[in-house]
Amino acid sequence: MPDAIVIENLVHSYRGGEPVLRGLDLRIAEGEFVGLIGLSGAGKSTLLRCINGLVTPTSGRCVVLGESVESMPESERRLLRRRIGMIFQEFNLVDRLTVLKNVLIGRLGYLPTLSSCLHRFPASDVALARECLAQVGLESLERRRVRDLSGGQKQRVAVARTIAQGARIILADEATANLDVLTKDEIMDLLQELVNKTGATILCSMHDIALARRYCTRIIGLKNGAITFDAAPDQLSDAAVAEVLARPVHEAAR
Ligand SMILES: Nc1ncnc2c1ncn2[C@@H]1O[C@H](COP(=O)(O)OP(=O)(O)OP(=O)(O)O)[C@@H](O)[C@H]1O
Repeated sequence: MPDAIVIENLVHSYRGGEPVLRGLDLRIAEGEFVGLIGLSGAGKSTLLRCINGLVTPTSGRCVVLGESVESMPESERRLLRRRIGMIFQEFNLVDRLTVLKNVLIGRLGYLPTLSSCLHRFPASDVALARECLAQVGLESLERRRVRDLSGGQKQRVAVARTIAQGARIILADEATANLDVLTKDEIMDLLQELVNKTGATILCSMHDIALARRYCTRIIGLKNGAITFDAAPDQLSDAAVAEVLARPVHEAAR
């Protein structure tokens, strides 16, 4: 499979502080379902943000779908972001808008500027958004305002928006953290189905090791800004988990 994401010697420090990412090298092929595990503060969100160009790394580079993110102008980054779906722990939806409108937001990047500003979507986009809602089992709620949904339903809307967007890469940042055990499984099932159906690539930061073991085809452990584990889930022994999740020595001493 061709590479979806290539990361070369990626280093990032916020405002000249200690590096949060310390020279990461990583290749992720199209269609992989990768779980990114690590302690809080290990750098998982920062890595995801470098990949979609929201954070510009201090040095090194991210090549996403064949394009080098750091060297492209913001206008091109916006085009690239059309092909990168983001799913967040806090859902990142527009609460006052309806379910259907939130899914249509996934199409905004494809509209001419004026239509985009006015949220004027062609009928084909509306039909597509309805299909995406059906895929996540929410077709009966299209007129409901997002603020009136449960957490699991909100995350389904976020997945539907990503499908409507036609994302080739999905970056999920703790997407199941706020959900109960059954709902976590439902969201992971939807993501797995998406990978199987469309060949999309998923990179998913997560604290739930059991969930990562069950759904991911590959697990990457990040510790203090460096990759310390990278293998198939059946290689992730309890000892390997303990090693990835051990506090770095300088912090443990505090
Ligand atoms: N905008 C920012 N400005 C300054 N420091 C930041 C910023 N964002 C993150 N950091 C710091 O960078 C480090 C890595 O944070 P990051 O959010 O990438 O970790 P994480 O592994 O995603 O953690 P979590 O599992 O809690 O989400 C932390 O020490 C954090 O405080």
